[in-house]
Amino acid sequence: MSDREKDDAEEKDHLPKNYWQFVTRLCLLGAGICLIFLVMPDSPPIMQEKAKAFLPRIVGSWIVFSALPWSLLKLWQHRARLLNEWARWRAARGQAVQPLSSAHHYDQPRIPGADQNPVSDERHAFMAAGPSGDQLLTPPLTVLPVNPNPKPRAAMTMESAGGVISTALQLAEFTVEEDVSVLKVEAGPVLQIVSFQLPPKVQLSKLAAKKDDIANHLGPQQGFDITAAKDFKSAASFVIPHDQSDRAFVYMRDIAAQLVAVAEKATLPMIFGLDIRGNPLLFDLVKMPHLLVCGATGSGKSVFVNTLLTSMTSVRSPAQLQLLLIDPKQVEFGIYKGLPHLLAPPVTDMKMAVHMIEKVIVEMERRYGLFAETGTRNLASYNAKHPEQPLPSIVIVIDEYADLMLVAGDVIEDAVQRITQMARAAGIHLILGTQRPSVNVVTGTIKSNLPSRVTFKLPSTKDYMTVLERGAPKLLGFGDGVCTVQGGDLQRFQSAAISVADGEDTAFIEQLIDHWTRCDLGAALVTTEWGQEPVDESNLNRKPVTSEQPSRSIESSEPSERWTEEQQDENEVPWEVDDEENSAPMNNLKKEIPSPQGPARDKYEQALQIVREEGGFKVSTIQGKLRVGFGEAASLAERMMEEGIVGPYDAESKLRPLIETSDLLSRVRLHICRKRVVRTHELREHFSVRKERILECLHQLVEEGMLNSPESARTGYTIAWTESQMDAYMELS
Ligand SMILES: Nc1ncnc2c1ncn2[C@@H]1O[C@H](COP(=O)(O)OP(=O)(O)OP(=O)(O)O)[C@@H](O)[C@H]1O
Repeated sequence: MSDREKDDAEEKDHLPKNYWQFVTRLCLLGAGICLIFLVMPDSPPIMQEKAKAFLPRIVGSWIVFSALPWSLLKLWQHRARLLNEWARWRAARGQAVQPLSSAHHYDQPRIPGADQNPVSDERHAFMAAGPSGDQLLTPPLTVLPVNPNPKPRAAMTMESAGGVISTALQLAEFTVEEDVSVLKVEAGPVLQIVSFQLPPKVQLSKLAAKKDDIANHLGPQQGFDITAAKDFKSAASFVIPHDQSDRAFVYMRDIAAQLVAVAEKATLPMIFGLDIRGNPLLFDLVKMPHLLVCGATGSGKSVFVNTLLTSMTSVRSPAQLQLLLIDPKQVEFGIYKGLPHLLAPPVTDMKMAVHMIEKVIVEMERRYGLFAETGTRNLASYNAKHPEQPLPSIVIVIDEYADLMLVAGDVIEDAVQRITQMARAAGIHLILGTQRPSVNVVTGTIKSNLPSRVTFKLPSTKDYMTVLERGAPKLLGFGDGVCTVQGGDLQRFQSAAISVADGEDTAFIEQLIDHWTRCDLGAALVTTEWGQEPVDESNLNRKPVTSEQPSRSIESSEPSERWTEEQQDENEVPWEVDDEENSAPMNNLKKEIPSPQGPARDKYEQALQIVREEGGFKVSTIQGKLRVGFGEAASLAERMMEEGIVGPYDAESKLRPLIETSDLLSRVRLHICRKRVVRTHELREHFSVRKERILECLHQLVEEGMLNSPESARTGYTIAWTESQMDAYMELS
């Protein structure tokens, strides 16, 4: 710095920097002059008089114009900190700060013996009902596995938390002059939350922008988050995962007592898990009223969906709740086979799934008809008016929704749109699961119709954006999830599991099935207004039967006999009832549903004509041109698929393309060249056409010399072409 610059800087130092300094300096000057006149022995008496009179006025002016407003201003600037200190002091003395009310999840019911005051202990706010709530449990919840590890092993001390935050702020390049004031450290099962006063000039948005840098510094890159602090003003919270070995499990049993309490007021109560502070998180599906569940493989999605299903079916009888489980992976829902709540055995065939969804739509329309006839507005008012024949809620759960989109994207998107827009009043709800939340799967239609969403760990930030339409923390996996209800605030939670020990979840589900198939329904846990009536046992006699098989009542058969895999073939007529007289309106569904062969011949011919003109089948086009309802259009599509006239849904062209015979033949030829094997059933599934059409093509290929006819009924077709012939064909194609 040059001498000149130094002089300038010194000169600037002498000038008042603000209003307060200016007033103070002016007053000091005045007071100094007065004092000089007062203390100087030879000063004129008149000046001494004036100085005596002016000195108190100068001091008074300084107080009024500078000291007082400055103090008030400082108090105002630090009000949040002072209030927070006050809240801390009160919390430390055991007077709980009122938690912010949540519009969506249920208040914690009081559990005898459980800690009801989540902020009374600053270091450890984790709450688990544990065995202390067990006396409130009702069967089958009493047989839920007990959590071996219900509490996290460690949480930071206030001192270490202070150190972490100071370092993080330095790292984020904030200049902090004072010590950071840590307001609270809370521990949930998997995460700990350190709330601290934001130092002056540190803004939450700027701090949050440095989240990734801070996370890298703290070590656990996954799962770290920065949020506004709950209950405190001008404060932020760091959400820091516990070390892996310190994390607790969350079991359904820990929250089962709350489920029982919530079931008093909710129609379809579901346990989600514990929020990040360890408070139970439960929702009513009816309020959501549909749910999208996303999560990469291994993220905890299946465990969560099982928790939802077992929560609802533990407190709702089969007469109150009916489930349609669609399981393209064929591994997730098999364990529920035999549960009396099921409308049909878990559906693994996608064509069957489409058919079943269409049936639910028909049921929805039937319900709307019933409401109109009876002057009721929705399921609750209908059931209140007709307690003798209540209608159950229906929940459709699709485990891998993307697989269904591949087979029947148009039908499914249309169906989802219709169900989500109309089904709330009819008591029909959707839970859609997917591992692949790409924009092709979580389409605009899905997003606008399913504002309630849950996501577990996803591969990329882009995926979180697709699902939640906003930024989210990078989740840890193992049931670490985020949810939004009706598009509201994001809420992070740890999903509850039935058990993480091998086989315990299956054992519980078996006991759940056993409970409902054997229980005296009069004594079942029935809590909704329509459920208070003893349940008509004939509802339980509903089961799928094949056209060849005589009806059997559920009591007279072993669970394994009741619903077998073979019953899930094309002849199966689900929801058939034993006794029409005893059946509830729901059980008449079959009569209302048009048979797959149902549409009139001329409609079918007209539809064929349109399909040929358009080059494929599009549900909305058929609906518009033929003036038919959704159900009928879907039946036409299904029939055309079965007859091999149109292929599976093509997401790009948004229709089911027309398959000409020659086209099918060349596609079968190419498929055989690729696979180097001929399997009739695989070809049938791959092309989604009737067996006869595949056999026709194979016969044609025998004539062409590509295949050899089967030598006997037990052996299949074999390939006559050489490897090089097949390679050449593939190259040409
Ligand atoms: N809530 C939870 N608490 C503790 N561990 C969990 C939880 N949820 C899941 N896990 C663990 O993560 C593993 C994978 O979970 P899950 O099978 O639900 O994954 P997924 O997302 O459904 O994967 P996939 O789609 O491949 O089946 C489980 O075996 C379990 O060990």
